[in-house]
Amino acid sequence: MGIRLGCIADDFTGATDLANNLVRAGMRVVQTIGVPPAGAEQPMDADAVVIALKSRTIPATDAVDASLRALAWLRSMGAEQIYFKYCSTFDSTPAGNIGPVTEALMDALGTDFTIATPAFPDNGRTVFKGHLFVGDVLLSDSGMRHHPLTPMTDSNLVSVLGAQTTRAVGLIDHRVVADGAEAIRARIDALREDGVGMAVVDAVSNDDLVRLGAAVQGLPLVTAGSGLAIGLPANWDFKPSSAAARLPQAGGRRAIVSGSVSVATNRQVLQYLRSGRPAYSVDPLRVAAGEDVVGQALSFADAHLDDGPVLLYSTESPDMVRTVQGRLGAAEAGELVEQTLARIAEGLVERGVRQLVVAGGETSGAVVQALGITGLRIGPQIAPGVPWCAAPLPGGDTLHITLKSGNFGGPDFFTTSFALLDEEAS
Ligand SMILES: Nc1ncnc2c1ncn2[C@@H]1O[C@H](COP(=O)(O)OP(=O)(O)OP(=O)(O)O)[C@@H](O)[C@H]1O
Ligand SMILES: O=C(O)[C@@H](O)C(=O)CO
Repeated sequence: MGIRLGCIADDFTGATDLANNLVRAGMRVVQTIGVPPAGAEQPMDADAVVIALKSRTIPATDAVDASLRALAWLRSMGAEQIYFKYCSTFDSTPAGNIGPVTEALMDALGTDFTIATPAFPDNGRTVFKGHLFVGDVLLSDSGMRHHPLTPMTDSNLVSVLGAQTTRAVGLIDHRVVADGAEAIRARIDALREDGVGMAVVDAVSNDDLVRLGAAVQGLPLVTAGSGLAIGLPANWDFKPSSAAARLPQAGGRRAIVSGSVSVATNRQVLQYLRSGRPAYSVDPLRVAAGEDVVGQALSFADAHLDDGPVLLYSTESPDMVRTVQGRLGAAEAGELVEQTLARIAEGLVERGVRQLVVAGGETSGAVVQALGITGLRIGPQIAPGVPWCAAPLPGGDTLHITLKSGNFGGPDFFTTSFALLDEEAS
């Protein structure tokens, strides 16, 4: 039998976030890093496969190509429904990539309609009258307006998505969602008759997502943040479970690599610094000037790794990031920092780090690729949307790794994450 759900995630932290919600809803999930090579289509012991791409901020045509390759692979595995996962803050630019990728997937699947909802209430992302809220404020008033790669300055998702696609975009509002799956299906039929191809769906609670999940049973394609995963597995009779969340026992040294510049990560770094634990700041301007920052960071790690977790970070305030971008260019600065942190992560693993926290989606993509990781097993949840994972390293050892989305986790995330592994071991 093939897999039930085939998922395409546009970044690596987002992929583990989705896999985490599917596992908690009772599915057995395999997460792959990139599209598995041709010939790897043997039956899998999994109900869902999440393919992690790094396609959120690349040119739209490249994102479409990668997503279509992922789709072809998932279909060859028998996937009954496709889930395109993007960020709960709808990270994109007027050029995409959410609209173009969605359209290409619709064309390839021969479907004329899909839904779009980034809602993830457990992490404070809610959609009301088509407007996305982050906690108590509109998306455009949240820290996302300063995002280095995808600044979000419009909270009206119907217009944000409309700017990225040639299809008509509609809305399924909260009153319809509150009336249940039948009402949502009736609204979908009406929108379809009006020639609407994509509908933003309101959701302010997990109950809304459960109703929506039931309503979209049988749609070839759904597009969403990870929240919809709360409501979908029940369509195949899966029941919430914690059984799938056990990992092998963790060992080795501990480190944190943070290239996220989000508000939540800034708080986490600050809290870590205030606790007096060892931390090394990676300065992009020194890297650009040709200094051996990787070597210096690893010498710092050598001096401290035996005493507990070491933090290596480029995390800075929006003002500082803007200054760096002004000197180096936004994309160039991003790439430079990602590659620097990836090389630091490689050096840490060479030094025996086997428990690694990585903060930031783009950063996680660069780190996981540099470490040669091809798949992840999903373990226990540290914070909503962030599980520990286990990955086989090319040399045969197991690395415990968590990929933290920029805005997820409480201020003490960097310390509570390791405490959870200690608890699991006891
Ligand atoms: N000090 C810095 N100056 C300029 N750019 C930076 C700096 N630190 C990190 N960056 C870049 O900013 C980008 C941050 O993106 P990343 O996805 O890793 O984190 P995030 O956006 O906070 O998290 P998420 O995407 O999970 O919400 C990366 O490209 C990173 O290399
Ligand atoms: O949906 C989210 O917010 C996260 O999974 C994510 O994609 C951040 O990069």
